[in-house]
Amino acid sequence: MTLALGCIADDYTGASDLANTLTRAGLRTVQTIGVPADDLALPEVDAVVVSLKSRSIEAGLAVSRSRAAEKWLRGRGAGHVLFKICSTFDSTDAGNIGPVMDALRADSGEAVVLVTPAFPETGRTVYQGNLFVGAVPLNESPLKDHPLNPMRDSNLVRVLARQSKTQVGLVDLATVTRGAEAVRTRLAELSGKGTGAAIIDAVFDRDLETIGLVAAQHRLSVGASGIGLGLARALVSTGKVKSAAGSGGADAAVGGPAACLAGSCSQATLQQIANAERVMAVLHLDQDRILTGADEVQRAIAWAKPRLADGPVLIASSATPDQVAALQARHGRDAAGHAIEQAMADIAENLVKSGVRRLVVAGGETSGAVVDRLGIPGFLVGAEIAAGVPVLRAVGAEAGDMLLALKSGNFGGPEFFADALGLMR
Ligand SMILES: Nc1ncnc2c1ncn2[C@@H]1O[C@H](COP(=O)(O)OP(=O)(O)OP(=O)(O)O)[C@@H](O)[C@H]1O
Ligand SMILES: O=C(O)[C@@H](O)C(=O)CO
Repeated sequence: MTLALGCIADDYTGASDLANTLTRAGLRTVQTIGVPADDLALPEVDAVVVSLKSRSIEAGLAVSRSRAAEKWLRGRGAGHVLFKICSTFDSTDAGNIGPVMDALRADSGEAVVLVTPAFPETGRTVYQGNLFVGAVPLNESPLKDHPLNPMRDSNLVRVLARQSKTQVGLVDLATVTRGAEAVRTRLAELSGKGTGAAIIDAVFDRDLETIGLVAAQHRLSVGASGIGLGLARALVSTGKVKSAAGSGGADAAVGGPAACLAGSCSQATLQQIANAERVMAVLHLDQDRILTGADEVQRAIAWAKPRLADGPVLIASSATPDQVAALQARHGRDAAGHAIEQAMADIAENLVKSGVRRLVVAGGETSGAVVDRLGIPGFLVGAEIAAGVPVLRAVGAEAGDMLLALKSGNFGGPEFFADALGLMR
């Protein structure tokens, strides 16, 4: 297998978002959980997305895991590696985008790294280095209240400069609009001044196509699904990859009971849970009971099991920003997040033992905890449920044939849970 594109994603939902984008753009793509073991049977593919759970861990660990993934991908022929980050640039001043970018840049000998989280299909655009989420700047969007990494500055040149050892520059929209050659000239100018990374504006998919043509001639880029789209289209349009169509039956029916788990506290997920109440049984977990060791997991399993035969169930820990802040004040941010993630993983494990084979999970960290617990080594990409969220077929899972959907917190329409289960038969 010689890869046309290697990708390292800093969380599992982000990885499936990217795998979905690459598949839709014609690349045969597989998503692996961590660096694949040598005995994992992978089909012949154009792109591998290695999913890490490195967005919110200590920067040094994020660097070493990303480096190991890069080494594996380069070893399979990947001339270009995309480090997939969140389209809302989720990170703190301690990292992990800057430190990982610096390390991969050093490894790949890249003079100047192209960076853009733009993903216009989901309303993420970058103009003059400022990230917009829909109509508002990042720092006015719901991301300002994220439980793990509140985003309070929309200027990504500043944000990345606080995390990285290199100088960060800007390639503005006017330059991108003038085309690939103008972008190359600007990058050469920046690198001549010793600038090692450039935030690139992108508002429309056509901007990402221009960026993709330039990026494909570099060894490393950093961004969300939008730059993945640009790279994939460049690989197809320059004939480096022969476009493949369809999901290859990755979403064929598995049957059996279905369940949804929500650990995301995003505004979008809160609305989706409220709407799901109309069409499925919903249990809201008591977070204080989880934190104080009371048997909240057993209560959830006892609630779910008798209902599974009658239709899907949804179990949610999600809460409003005020409730999240209050819980974090009582127990600490990391302790609260970790305990709830582990409770979700316990619940998932028990549900699968009870026969659940169709599982929808909302939230990147939550999905990471669940997928790790289920011991799933990789996924094939099926139908698209919503922008950035495909149906996934587990490969090599201990529980056998399973369909999952891993939803990034902010993604999906108002009826996401019903939409997902409608495609997961
Ligand atoms: N009620 C709650 N109070 C505090 N923290 C919570 C609560 N419910 C869930 N959490 C924690 O909040 C975090 C949510 O992160 P997660 O990545 O799962 O969702 P997200 O950030 O919305 O999704 P994404 O990363 O895909 O955008 C997790 O660590 C989760 O355990
Ligand atoms: O890019 C995005 O917004 C998503 O794929 C994601 O990474 C959210 O966790």
